[in-house]
Amino acid sequence: METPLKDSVFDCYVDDQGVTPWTLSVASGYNLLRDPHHNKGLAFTEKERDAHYLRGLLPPTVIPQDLQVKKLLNNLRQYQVPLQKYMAMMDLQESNEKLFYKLLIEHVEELLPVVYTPTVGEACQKYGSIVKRPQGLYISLKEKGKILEVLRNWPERNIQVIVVTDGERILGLGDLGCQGMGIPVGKLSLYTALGGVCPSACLPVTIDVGTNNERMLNDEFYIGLRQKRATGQEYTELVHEFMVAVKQNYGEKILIQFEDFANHNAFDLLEKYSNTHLVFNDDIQGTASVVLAGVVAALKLVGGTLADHTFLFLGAGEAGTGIAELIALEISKKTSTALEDARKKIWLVDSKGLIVSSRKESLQHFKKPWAHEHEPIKDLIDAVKDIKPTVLIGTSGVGRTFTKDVVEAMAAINEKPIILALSNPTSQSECTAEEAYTWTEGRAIFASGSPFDPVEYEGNVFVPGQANNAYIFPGFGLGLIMSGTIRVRDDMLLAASEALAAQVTQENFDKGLIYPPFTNIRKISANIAAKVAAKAYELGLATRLPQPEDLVNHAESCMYNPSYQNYR
Ligand SMILES: NC(=O)C1=CN([C@@H]2O[C@H](COP(=O)(O)OP(=O)(O)OC[C@H]3O[C@@H](n4cnc5c(N)ncnc54)[C@H](OP(=O)(O)O)[C@@H]3O)[C@@H](O)[C@H]2O)C=CC1
Ligand SMILES: CC(=O)C(=O)O
Ligand SMILES: [Mg+2]
Repeated sequence: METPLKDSVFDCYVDDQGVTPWTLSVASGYNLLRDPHHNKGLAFTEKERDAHYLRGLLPPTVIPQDLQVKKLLNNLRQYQVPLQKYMAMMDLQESNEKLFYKLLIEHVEELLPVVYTPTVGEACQKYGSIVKRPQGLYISLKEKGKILEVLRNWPERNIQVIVVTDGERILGLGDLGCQGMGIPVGKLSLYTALGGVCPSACLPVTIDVGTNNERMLNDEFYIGLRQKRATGQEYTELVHEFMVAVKQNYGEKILIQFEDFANHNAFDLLEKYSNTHLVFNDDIQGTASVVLAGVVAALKLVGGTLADHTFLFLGAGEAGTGIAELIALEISKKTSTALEDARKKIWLVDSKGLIVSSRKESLQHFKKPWAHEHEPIKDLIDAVKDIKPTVLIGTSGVGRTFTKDVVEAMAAINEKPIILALSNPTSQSECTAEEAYTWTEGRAIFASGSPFDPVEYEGNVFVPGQANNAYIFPGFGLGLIMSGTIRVRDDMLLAASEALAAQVTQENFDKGLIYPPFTNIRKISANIAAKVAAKAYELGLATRLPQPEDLVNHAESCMYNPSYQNYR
């Protein structure tokens, strides 16, 4: 066998001494085609092919970006398996960023379920097997003491938003450890596609402190630390080092979005850092804002004010108590009643039954405000019959928990029951759209966390909405970033919620929808961003001065444009 030459010109000859990896700083020729930020594939013009040493590296045809989009969409539609579509989209993101975003933006309704829930859930479960090139930044216990250096390894300097997870509660799929990375990657691609934040300003991060998921630990392709989760001081110190390093490296105005942490850490982290950092927990706060918007919009269909309604949640964790608290805050503001009184119209059921005062001592702190005076009730169906809610919200992470009995009981109590099955992905949805419409004889106002197709029932077509925080966080984040806001406040969540509810048109209502379609999401995000920024200026928390006169226009003008640029 031939021994590779020590000083070979061919990089593929590797010897034991190691080599220094280096690249050109100005991409041209072959490197340009492999640089995802600048690659245009067959769309490079004749002039660009001459100027950038591309002659011969591409076949002779030159095609416009629109035709590339059409071709890719045709290709994607050939795949029967959603995960194949996901992998094709990730390949595209890694090879031609602008084309990825143009495709996603122009076909958002079709592709959101591919890059986001439900497919991203399956992608995380199989992440170790499917990912070809690592995306995002991995910070594990091995990096303790070196997190600032790790941040500096990231190639982009002007980071404005970080989505970080520790992988312990990935959608309703539980602890997926390091493979939770699919979530920050997916959320940040929505920051760009839906909210117009520049991709180079986005940093996905996974903090790996181990996993308690035996399946992951025994999977030979698992990519994370093979150990049980670190907890207590070891956990707190690593996260703290990360939080300090982030601010040191990127400054006061860096937005950190916590995503899919387990509730035993999520509430504490949010509280701990909300007065020192620009932090936001999407599962607690973004979800709250989107659900409040949907319920407020639904009032147009069912009548009454928010305070006239009675809410029952299945699931009293981050999403459930987060939503409950924002609804109570809105009721208290609108009716000038005390928050404690506003909370009395809201009930929550957890895995042990209805949350009532006799359970107070043993409840986690975030559940205590919801421990109202009432006899204990074990089952959801009995809680529905007793509490008689007008709005039923599923945030349990457990599929098929809105059984026929439960949905029929809602239909017996209400002319138009509002039923929101928020748990993701589709397998964990509390009920399907078809079940909701069929079991209520077409009377339900239904939305779900993951998308369902329209349902035909007795000759009528019902279009279910998607109650997902994806409506809020991209525009919310854009509003914070464009105004240089330094802290998040509840009033900003209320402003975002109001902005979203205001985007639901009569045409949407006529179809029974309580959310506008995602097709118009960039316009929706611009409106949300404007309202959030306006609130930040009003509260004196915005640092980008002077305040632009037309904030909607300003938001739109800040948005990332996925069309190719001409190269000199
Ligand atoms: N649509 C959207 O935009 C969003 C959807 N979600 C989804 O919501 C779900 C929950 O997320 P999150 O709140 O963060 O999770 P948490 O783990 O914080 O909360 C889950 C809650 O559900 C309760 N629960 C679990 N099993 C049952 C059961 N069989 N019956 C009754 N209650 C049960 C738990 O009870 P106990 O406390 O007793 O353990 C807990 O209170 C996930 O599927 C997630 O994907 C989350 C955020 C946004
Ligand atoms: C949508 C989302 O954030 C979740 O399911 O966790
Ligand atoms: Mg989440």
